[in-house]
Amino acid sequence: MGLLSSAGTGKIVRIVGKMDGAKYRDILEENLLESARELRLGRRFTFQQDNDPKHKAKSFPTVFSSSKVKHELVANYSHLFWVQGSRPELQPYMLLAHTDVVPASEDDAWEVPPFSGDEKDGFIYGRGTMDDKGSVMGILAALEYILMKGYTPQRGFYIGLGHDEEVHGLNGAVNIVRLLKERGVKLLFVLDEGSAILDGILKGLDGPAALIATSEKGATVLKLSVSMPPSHASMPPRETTIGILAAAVKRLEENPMKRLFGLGPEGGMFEHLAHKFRFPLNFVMSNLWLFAPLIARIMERNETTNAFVRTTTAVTMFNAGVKENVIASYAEAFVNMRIHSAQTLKEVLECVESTVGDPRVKIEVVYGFDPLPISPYDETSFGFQIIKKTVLDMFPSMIVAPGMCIANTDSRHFKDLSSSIYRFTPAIYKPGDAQRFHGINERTSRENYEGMVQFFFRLFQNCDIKKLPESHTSVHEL
Ligand SMILES: CCCCCCCC/C=C\CCCCCCCC(=O)N[C@@H](CCCCN)C(=O)O
Ligand SMILES: [Zn+2]
Ligand SMILES: [Zn+2]
Repeated sequence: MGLLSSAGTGKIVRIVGKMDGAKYRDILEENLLESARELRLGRRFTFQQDNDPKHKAKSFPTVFSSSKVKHELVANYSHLFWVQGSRPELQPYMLLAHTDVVPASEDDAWEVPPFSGDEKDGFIYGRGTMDDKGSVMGILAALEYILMKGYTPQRGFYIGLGHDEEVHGLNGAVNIVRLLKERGVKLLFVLDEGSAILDGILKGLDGPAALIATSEKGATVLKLSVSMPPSHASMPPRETTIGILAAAVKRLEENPMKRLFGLGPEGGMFEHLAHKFRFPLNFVMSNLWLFAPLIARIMERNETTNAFVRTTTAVTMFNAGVKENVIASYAEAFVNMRIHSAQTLKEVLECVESTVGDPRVKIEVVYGFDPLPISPYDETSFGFQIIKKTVLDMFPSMIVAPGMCIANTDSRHFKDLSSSIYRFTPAIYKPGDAQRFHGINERTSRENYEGMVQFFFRLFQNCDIKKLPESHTSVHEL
């Protein structure tokens, strides 16, 4: 059975229905297969070669040879594509993804080696398959098809593929933004990774829900340190640098930041989803003004849903000591916090200082930024409605709601270029999948990867309307 044996059935046929039937189905299948092979050949994507422009040029020959596409390398490794539209009066939009990945160790308990790109039981395994090679390949494959088909987009669009998103995007995304600013570009909307279709992750919700994140949390990394003169382990002081610092981080863990559930974009998210929850949760979710504190207490029991409730606190590094019989003169810990939309960096710092409550513990901000603005999602918001329509084209009965990205994305650097920034990929995630991000056994199903290509292929075409129709209902009927 071929990798994309479903390509001959309903799913693919639906998208090629607008093309030339069987002929294009063959092309699509062939190219999906090729792209899936590329994704499976994880080594080529997950190592530096991925940043070799020749590699992408070979995989997507039409993209790289089309007169409609201008490609440039930014900061040596990031890619900026401009796909010219036939109607220059239409404001362009931008798609983002990134080619870099977090490390993965062969020593961890991966079911298949993390850089093998091996396929098992319908899933392609490998570091980057979820975060964020699926988007990279989905966007480029969809562009390849649409160009092969001879389709000229009416609305021009940019594609930005960063190479350093996992370390803040300071070379990739930041320089892409600089270039676009220099060129006077303003974007109708921006679409990046950061949220998805959740199926069974939100307990009590019947069926999957596509959550288009309209904002992302702020973040800070704090360095906590304690210093004292070193001494002999046989005459220990009553408290050591390690003990003092351990107690401080323990206080932070035992005193989570306050519950803010309902006060950020997650409020709108749950109100939109309310009618899909089973009784009595549907009633509870419809009345967040009254029940938010109760829901927060339930959601905080699970680490994924807890992230929607508050600013989170993660002690990620602890370094101290040089020798087992020397009292350590210095101990340091790093605390990674993700700031809820209803809080500011300043408020978080004040709270940490008060919880640590020990002047011997020095607190330094390694970096920090406030939560991102909330992008519009009403019926007149072009980007949100077009993304929603594209999801509904693929999954007609899907519930689509605004959501919140609990991590950070390159899109945060684009806030001066657009007030409509969305984070969403059409991958369907189930219980257990959240732990695969930056974790072990990162994988994408064949269906998710196929869906990614379909989604962007449809999105390019859906963006070609000049403006939204008057009523939201009719957007889906376009
Ligand atoms: C963090 C994953 C949480 C999974 C929650 C499952 C529900 C949402 C479903 C899918 C969307 C997940 C999108 C994850 C995007 C992750 C982006 C990322 O890793 N960003 C980094 C940037 C690092 C910048 C330097 N510190 C991050 O936030 O750490
Ligand atoms: Zn990512
Ligand atoms: Zn990541």
